Amino acid sequence: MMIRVLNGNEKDIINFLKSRQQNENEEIRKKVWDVLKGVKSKGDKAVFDYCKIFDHSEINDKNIMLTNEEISEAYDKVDADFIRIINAAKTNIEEFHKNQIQKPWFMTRSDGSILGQKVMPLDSVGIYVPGGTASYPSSVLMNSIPANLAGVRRIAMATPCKSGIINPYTIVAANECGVHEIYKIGGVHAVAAFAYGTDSVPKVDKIVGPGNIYVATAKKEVFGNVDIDMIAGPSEILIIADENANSKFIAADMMSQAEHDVLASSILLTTSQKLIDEVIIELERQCELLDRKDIILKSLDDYGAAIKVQSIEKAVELSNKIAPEHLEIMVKNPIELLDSIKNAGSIFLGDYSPEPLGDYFAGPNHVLPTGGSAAFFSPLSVDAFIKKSSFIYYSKSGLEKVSDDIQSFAAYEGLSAHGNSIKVRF
Ligand SMILES: NC(=O)c1ccc[n+]([C@@H]2O[C@H](COP(=O)([O-])OP(=O)(O)OC[C@H]3O[C@@H](n4cnc5c(N)ncnc54)[C@H](O)[C@@H]3O)[C@@H](O)[C@H]2O)c1
Ligand SMILES: N[C@H](CO)Cc1c[nH]c[nH+]1
Ligand SMILES: [Zn+2]
Repeated sequence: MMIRVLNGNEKDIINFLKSRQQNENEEIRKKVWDVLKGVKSKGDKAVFDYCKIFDHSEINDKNIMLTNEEISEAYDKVDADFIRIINAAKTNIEEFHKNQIQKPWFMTRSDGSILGQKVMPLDSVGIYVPGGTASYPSSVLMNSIPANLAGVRRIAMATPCKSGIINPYTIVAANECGVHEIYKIGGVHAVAAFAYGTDSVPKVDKIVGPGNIYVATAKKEVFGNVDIDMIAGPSEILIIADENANSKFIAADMMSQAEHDVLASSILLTTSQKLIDEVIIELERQCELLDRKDIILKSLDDYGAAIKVQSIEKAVELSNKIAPEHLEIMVKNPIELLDSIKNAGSIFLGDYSPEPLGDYFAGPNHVLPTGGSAAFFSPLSVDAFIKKSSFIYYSKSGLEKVSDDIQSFAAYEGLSAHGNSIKVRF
């Protein structure tokens, strides 16, 4: 196992982290822009060509959107237990996200004026569901449940159709979650189609959802043409552990994220060299038993690290600088550390809250910021699917009372037309 062991020297750690600042990678940006420009200028034709190039699929204007018949066929291919499981997960995810629903509000003043805020759903969103090296029905749930709770009218989903096939579990999950349109397109060209619109894929107001480095970079580049939720790229896990932590659990959890992508990152921060040695042995042992061993080994080799620190406080300080997508805390009293965690997408406390519990089932969203962007982005939530308008009602007497102050304020700004708008009313 090639995981690097660092001794807590901040310079070494920063150099290691810099090696993964993929969002700034010029080569990827250039490739992404080639595809974005293609779709922007040639629309459907470019989308269909890229489906052939990247996913070996013959997509055209007749077959790009999944039909009801194809959805029924997908049900024939999935086992009944899958439907039970996703509905159990859906119940938990809905229960959690219902707490995020924001209510409109208003306030009044004694002069009779009324002020408030309306809350409205976005009209149309494009949800991206990855499907390159693995399939992600769970991401269908995480994207569509908060969109539905917000009341979005049009939920359009895009997912790669590899060699003409979309994973039936992804299709069934979409139907169970009330997705309105399913497009057989993935990667940068799917993001481009949602952002610019084509004859077959009407433009959306916002694109949400996770994806690989190409998808994440494409979303970043189209921001402004459409809104986006965040940068949710290749997965990450950081584990803070003390000397009592379980090496078997830690190795398993690190590899649960390493298996997503060769660009995924798994980092252990611990006070114990003994634990580091044991985790390395466990990584080597368990890796042999896992289907995606090759991806795991490459990911750990390039972006895995075990870092020995002097104290748990130092581990927290470093973790806050790194701002990981997922943070597991495996120390004696994990809840005591919660308050000191400032930057992390989702926090998993204790030995029995492993990261995959959050990926599939507990209820919080698994679409999370990566690449250090948890310092300023939040998990996907109902908030991503709403917008607000404020409103103002003043009576004549209410306005008259403040008219001099407003006219003076406008004069200080040198904007006499603003002052005039008040003046003409009296
Ligand atoms: N941050 C999160 O919330 C979160 C959640 C789930 C998954 N993920 C991440 O999503 C990603 C899923 O990746 P995936 O690849 O399996 O699926 P994906 O759907 O994100 O990407 C597959 C598509 O990428 C495009 N592509 C692949 N190689 C390319 C190349 N060389 N040039 C241009 N385009 C190319 C192709 O169009 C392909 O269909 C992983 O990185 C995983 O870690 C992140
Ligand atoms: N861990 C991923 C987010 O980085 C989400 C996921 C979906 N399926 C399995 N895992
Ligand atoms: Zn995962």
